[in-house]
Amino acid sequence: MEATMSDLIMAIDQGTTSSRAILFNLNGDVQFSAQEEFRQIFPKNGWVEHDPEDIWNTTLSVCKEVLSQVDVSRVRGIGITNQRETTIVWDKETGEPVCNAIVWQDRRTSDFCQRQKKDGIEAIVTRKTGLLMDPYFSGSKLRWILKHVSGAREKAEKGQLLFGTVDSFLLWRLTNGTVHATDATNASRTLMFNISTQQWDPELLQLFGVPESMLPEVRDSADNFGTTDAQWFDAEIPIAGIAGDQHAALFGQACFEPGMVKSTYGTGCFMMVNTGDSPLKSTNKLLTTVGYRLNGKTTYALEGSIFMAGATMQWLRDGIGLLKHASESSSMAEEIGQQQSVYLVPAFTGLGAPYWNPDARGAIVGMTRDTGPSAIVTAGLQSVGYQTRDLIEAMKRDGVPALKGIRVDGGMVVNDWAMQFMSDIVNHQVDRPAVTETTAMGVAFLAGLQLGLYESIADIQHIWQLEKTFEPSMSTMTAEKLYIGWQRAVRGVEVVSGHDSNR
Ligand SMILES: Nc1ncnc2c1ncn2[C@@H]1O[C@H](COP(=O)(O)OP(=O)(O)O)[C@@H](O)[C@H]1O
Ligand SMILES: O=P(O)(O)OC[C@H](O)CO
Repeated sequence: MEATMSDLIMAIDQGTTSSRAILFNLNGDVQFSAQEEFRQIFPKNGWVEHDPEDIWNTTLSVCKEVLSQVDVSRVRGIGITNQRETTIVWDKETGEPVCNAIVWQDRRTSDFCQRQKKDGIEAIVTRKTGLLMDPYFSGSKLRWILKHVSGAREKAEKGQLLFGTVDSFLLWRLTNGTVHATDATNASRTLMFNISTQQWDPELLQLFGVPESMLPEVRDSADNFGTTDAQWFDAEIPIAGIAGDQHAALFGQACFEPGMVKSTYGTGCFMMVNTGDSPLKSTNKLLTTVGYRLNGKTTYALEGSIFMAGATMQWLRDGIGLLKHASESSSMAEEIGQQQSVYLVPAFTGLGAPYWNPDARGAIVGMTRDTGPSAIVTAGLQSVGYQTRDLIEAMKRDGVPALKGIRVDGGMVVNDWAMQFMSDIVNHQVDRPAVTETTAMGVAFLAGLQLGLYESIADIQHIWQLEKTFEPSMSTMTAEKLYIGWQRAVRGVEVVSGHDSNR
């Protein structure tokens, strides 16, 4: 397809709290965007659900809104990126979901996962999928639906039900029930996909009691996923790229070489490092995952997730009222400086990588009589740097090829103080790109590649532009002293929780 100056690509970014559509030109500039939040449903302690119709309606609505701004014939293709792991089951004939989507944050299958750990099954699961036996991933959520939704198992056995992560569900609806597919990155988060063979794994399907007929076909991240049914946008637009949101961000940050890292700081933090063409097994509780798959060739990545990044600032603002806007945190931190003794361990919902301690709870330690709001807010910003260092240390211990700086994105990276502290404590360069909509941009690039609007990933490498670099300037001795204080604070939290994460 010949590329022209007026060409546009629409990225659908279906996230945990909102659905967004963004129109990009081929230079990666945002032309129009629209966003709609939707309902979070908490039926019981630890349960988190979305109504799939809310996901669909908000997605459709934001797409229509941006498309109304342009001549639709300029939109050459669509890419879909999405909250990962969230599990939907729907009827093949009617397209009706059998129950609400079980969201990645939902912990209802903890007991099942714990039992598998005890029975020693986790080692097999980790070897095949690169993941952990944890309720976070789709497998145990799908098992739960088949077990608890009335009639679901019988229908599934008869081939009447389909499973999908959010990308698959949207694809099915957009193509009016003609395409049931996903991409390798989304498949790699289900606990049912063997990342070495790139196939659904019969042994894992048996473990979760899942009939193979329910599963979507797994395609490349840049692939032909069909076209939108004309009833939605008055046009049959090719859907040419799909990737889970963190994987799309890796692509949008042009992390195409082993050792290149992207780290996204929104509510939580998701860090991913490109590890090249063979899966690197973590011995430090990082996840091995598919970075992206192009022309049948898989590029692997290691991932570490932190549950609380920007959310710590939200707690400081809304939970205990120490500031009115997250942006006030920079001046409060300027006042306190980097070398303070207060540590905030934001283990409000447990600790993620590399600890994976669900029982840990938050703490503020090291306070003195003169500790005030600014010191605690500063400790909140610093906790993000310290947790990033935890992930980087784990990646190094896992033998990741030489790290080549950290490319950051997400709502929190506007905070220069936090970015400088991160660079200092991690002792690595931190690069902030000009366009921080990297998730949506990544999937737009994938679609553009498939459509021939870009010749190769080299084109994309040239589009990525740096806005600001943060260089480490703290002495190594000071950084080490501060980091040791953090490790002690985390240790304290772990001891209190009575759960040894075996770090
Ligand atoms: N100046 C700032 N300093 C620190 N944190 C900030 C700042 N501005 C926004 N944030 C944090 O960034 C987060 C929003 O980022 P965003 O990428 O939109 O999150 P998500 O996509 O997870 O909803 C919020 O948690 C907010 O507290
Ligand atoms: O929708 P986000 O940005 O919160 O991302 C969610 C992740 O994909 C969950 O693994």
